[in-house]
Amino acid sequence: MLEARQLSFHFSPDAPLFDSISLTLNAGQWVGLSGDSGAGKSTLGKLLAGYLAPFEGEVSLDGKALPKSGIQPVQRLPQSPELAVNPRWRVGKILREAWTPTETQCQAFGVQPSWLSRFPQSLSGGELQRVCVLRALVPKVRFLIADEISTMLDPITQLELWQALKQEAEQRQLGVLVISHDNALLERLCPQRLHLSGSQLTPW
Ligand SMILES: Nc1ncnc2c1ncn2[C@@H]1O[C@H](COP(=O)(O)OP(=O)(O)OP(=O)(O)O)[C@@H](O)[C@H]1O
Repeated sequence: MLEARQLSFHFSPDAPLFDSISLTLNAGQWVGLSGDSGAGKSTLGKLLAGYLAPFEGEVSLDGKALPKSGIQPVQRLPQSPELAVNPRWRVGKILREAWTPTETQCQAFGVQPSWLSRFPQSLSGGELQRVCVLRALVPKVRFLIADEISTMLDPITQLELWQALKQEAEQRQLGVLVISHDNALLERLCPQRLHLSGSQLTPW
């Protein structure tokens, strides 16, 4: 279980972003997170994945602090994949940075063999996003923080990406936090949904 307990966080002391918010994500559970622009959804995702530390409260995985090094069991998938890759590496090296997906997995995520010898700048944002999502599914991953990952995809590719991710998550009992402005998408994917507003997290 990934648990955030009574997190408080701010970038400026005059403007608290969260005030003692808590949330849990169980193995295999899909939770949707919505909220106005600037409410702090991405920041909460970064806290849950250990990219940022809360001022108060704690994030734990099965009762223990997140590991400080090595392959992270909570993987954050950001909206802009180009910021998450080494531009000097070819796509094949990027994809296989921590593990080697099977051909079937590449097909399921629509990752074409011809992309692997190219540099990431030559892929479209949506193509690179699919590479990055598959890259994150390392055998040790337990939870995914998917932060607006399908915004740049056309509707059919979006559907294919979520179907592939659903299948992997079901097989491996991954818990997934889906951050999105698209309420219809959240309703379709996530039986539980939370809304972040005014420093508080509420179910909707
Ligand atoms: N490193 C930073 N330094 C200062 N302020 C920051 C920093 N990162 C984010 N912020 C501010 O914190 C607030 C929350 O940002 P965050 O990206 O978490 O919001 P969000 O809900 O994900 O927004 P959006 O839906 O627009 O992506 C914003 O007002 C943002 O400007």
